[in-house]
Amino acid sequence: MIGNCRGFHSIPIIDVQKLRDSGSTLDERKRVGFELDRACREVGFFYVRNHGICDDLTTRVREMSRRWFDLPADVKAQIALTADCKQKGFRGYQALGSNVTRYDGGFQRDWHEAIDLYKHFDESHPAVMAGLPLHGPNPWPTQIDGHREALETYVQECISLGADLLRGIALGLQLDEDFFGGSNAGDPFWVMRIIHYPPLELSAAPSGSESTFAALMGEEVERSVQLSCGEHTDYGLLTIVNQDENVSALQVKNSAGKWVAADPIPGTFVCNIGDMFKVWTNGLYQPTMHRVINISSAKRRISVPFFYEPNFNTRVEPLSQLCGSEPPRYPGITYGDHLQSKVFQNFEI
Ligand SMILES: N=C(N)NCCCC[C@H](N)C(=O)O
Ligand SMILES: O=C(O)CCC(=O)C(=O)O
Ligand SMILES: [Fe+2]
Repeated sequence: MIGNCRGFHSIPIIDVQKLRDSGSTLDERKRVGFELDRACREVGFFYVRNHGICDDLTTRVREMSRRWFDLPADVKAQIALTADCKQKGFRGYQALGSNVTRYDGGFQRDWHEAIDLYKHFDESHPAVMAGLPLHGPNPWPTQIDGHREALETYVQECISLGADLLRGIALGLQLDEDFFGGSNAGDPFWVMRIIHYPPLELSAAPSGSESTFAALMGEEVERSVQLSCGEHTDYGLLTIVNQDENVSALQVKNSAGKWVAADPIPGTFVCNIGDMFKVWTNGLYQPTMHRVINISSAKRRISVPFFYEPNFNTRVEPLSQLCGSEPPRYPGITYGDHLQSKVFQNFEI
């Protein structure tokens, strides 16, 4: 079952209506699961259509966030991630260049500003009182009327969509339909990033932006070239990306090292699988490298990825039914530990 064919050149679009419709039959859901399984094995990315989240909410979340990023720096700084972020659960606003992507020994500053939110815990929650890493209250943005409410509604919608997509993926893997419920990911330690990518200035370009763009679509990018978000895989289970409809910026790497654009398709979300799938499926599903480069237009870009993750304490181990006769290829890991090892490296502030 291993031996993924990942020389993809496009990203499949999957109609997930039968996963959302409470009147669907198991066979109908299995058919969607079969398509999701193929996309996860061959690409690691897919678009979902007929996903059931109202376009009006999806758009409102981006538009209100765009207005929030237009606020003066000192207002945005009211919810800034500061040097004590480790104690405060790494939630809040990060200015341009404070989020970094690491690569063998070095790091590069990502050219975006963002608000990071996670599953919310009140100050009085026992996990917060006990000082558990990454647990804490969210500093919700409140300056734009209705923004917080829209974000909170959107989180609930994404949790519901994510849970249904994971039921389909479980069927595609021939697991129990509820495998990703309960103590595995039934209480997801979700993350939401609200991101503003200003257009990159290619002043360092050797000869005009057209040739630089062509070079950037090739295999290697010079470290000196500023990226909107450096190449990475996502840390958890399933990412659901709500992106602006008029900017091309998200790119996905295939096995030949070529970048495939994950351009916006109205009415859909781009979804991708994270590191935990690699472990649970013993490598059958590999998280796909991706990055963001906003240079193809002079426009700025808003995107709001929602990360549906396992429970914080979930122990993730290769499933024996997916190992076959092979020994496990990956050691077991606790999701919260993996998340910490990543997030603690993400900031230079
Ligand atoms: N919670 C998640 N998955 N966040 C993904 C952020 C990716 C960007 C980060 N600079 C990095 O290098 O990973
Ligand atoms: O903005 C995007 O399209 C994706 C951002 C991303 O990959 C991430 O935040 O993990
Ligand atoms: Fe990502």
